[in-house]
Amino acid sequence: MQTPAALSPTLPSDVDVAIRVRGLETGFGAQTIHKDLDLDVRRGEIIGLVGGSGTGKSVLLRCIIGLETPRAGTIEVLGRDAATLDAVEGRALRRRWGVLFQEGALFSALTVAENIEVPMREFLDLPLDLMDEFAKLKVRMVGLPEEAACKFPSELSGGMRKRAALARALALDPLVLFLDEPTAGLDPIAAAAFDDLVRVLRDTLDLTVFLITHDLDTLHATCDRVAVLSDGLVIACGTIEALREFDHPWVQEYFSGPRGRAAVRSQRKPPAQPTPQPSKTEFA
Ligand SMILES: Nc1ncnc2c1ncn2[C@@H]1O[C@H](COP(=O)(O)OP(=O)(O)OP(=O)(O)O)[C@@H](O)[C@H]1O
Repeated sequence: MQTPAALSPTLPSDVDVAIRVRGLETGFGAQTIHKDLDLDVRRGEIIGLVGGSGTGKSVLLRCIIGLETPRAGTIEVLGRDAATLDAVEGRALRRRWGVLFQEGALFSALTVAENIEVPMREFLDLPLDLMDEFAKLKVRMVGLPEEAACKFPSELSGGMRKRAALARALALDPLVLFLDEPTAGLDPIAAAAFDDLVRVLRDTLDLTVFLITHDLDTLHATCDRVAVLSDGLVIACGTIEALREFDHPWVQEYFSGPRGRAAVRSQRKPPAQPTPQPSKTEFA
């Protein structure tokens, strides 16, 4: 099927990209997951990655952040290909992104502040009291009360845990934020509040956000463009409006089926409590 130019997964060479994937091939044993996959993510955009279950969304994310080794192809993040970097350069690059994994994955034996300090301990050499101060700033930044810093994950609601995990992903002031199913398991109000927070953070901190989700409301509420993964590659990437015009069975079913139409109709309302607007200087 021919992809229209407006839905090409690659962008013109003069566009400032944060992530560039070319000719990616991945697999496990006899199973091929991606084959000749290309994708560009513009600096400063929120891009959503969708696709049927098992199409390889998480594997793609894991390749981009270096947790899986591709069989072929190149991946550049912020203009650097981690595969060509030495250990010191690779570490410097890894510092520039934050990741919120599917399950949130906070350490249950650590408080929220201690969780946020884990990447600080790994990458920065800071005195403890300064790390505590930074951790509190991150807690406030994601709209949690400062008291949440000394709580354990089990003492928080699901929505608060997601925010705490987001605070940890932001610990090192990343340029790129990877979110894997960030609203999974949240009620619609908490999910809408989280969507709102992601947009506010992107706008405030000039982040590039790479977001995997099955949540159509999240796609509508947050994403500038959406990339569709099918048959091992990105078959289309563009605005939801443009994708709705794309004559592909899965894309049509996804965006123009009953749930897709409902998401358009019900565009989630912002939360009753406004999300705190973090200032850039607060996190400088
Ligand atoms: N470490 C691994 N070893 C072997 N197979 C794997 C591994 N990780 C993922 N896979 C396989 O790769 C395929 C893609 O998995 P992935 O988790 O990326 O799918 P997904 O699109 O994120 O799915 P979902 O939407 O259900 O989360 C699946 O068939 C999965 O079983």
